[in-house]
Amino acid sequence: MGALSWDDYFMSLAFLTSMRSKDPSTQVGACIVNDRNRIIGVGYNGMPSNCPNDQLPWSKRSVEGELATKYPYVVHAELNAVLNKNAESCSGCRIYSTLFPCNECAKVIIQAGIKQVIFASDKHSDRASAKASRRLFELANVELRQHVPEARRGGRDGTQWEKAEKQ
Ligand SMILES: O=c1[nH]c(=O)n([C@H]2C[C@H](O)[C@@H](COP(=O)(O)O)O2)cc1CO
Ligand SMILES: [Zn+2]
Repeated sequence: MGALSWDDYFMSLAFLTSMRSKDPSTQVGACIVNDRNRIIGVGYNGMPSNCPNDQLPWSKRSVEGELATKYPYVVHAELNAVLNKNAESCSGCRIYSTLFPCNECAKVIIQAGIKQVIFASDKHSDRASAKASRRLFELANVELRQHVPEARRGGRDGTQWEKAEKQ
């Protein structure tokens, strides 16, 4: 078996990072890489630091309304990856994300100077947030590419991607 490609390696790292997430329905991981293939930052979706996790909800919906769901509180994986960066800047970098970024993450990605987005799952493509983010990326000339694991081209066991697509 040959060496892992950079794309498979960084997307695998994004999946590994996603496994730190406590979201019971969608674990997301992201990894920012520079043009020398050095890792600049990683992140996953989680509640903000210093907020006791057991005091915030993980539900998708609630009879009590939106404030009783995770959506107003959770920090997205891509935002965490940018905030956690260990380099001066993300300018000219690419980001690997296990899920296509929403519009709020698209704004952060564009403002951080990231030039390429490589994603695995596109399961929320029908949501307005995904449509808005496509529009922003197009206008800002950020390149989008869905990751096709080497396994799909024959060879490796790509079970983690199959799992992500089913999520
Ligand atoms: O860009 C993203 N990055 C990210 O981390 N997420 C997180 C927020 C939520 O915890 C989860 C989405 O939840 P759900 O699929 O249950 O609606 O994924 C969601 C998006 C966009 O959908
Ligand atoms: Zn987002």
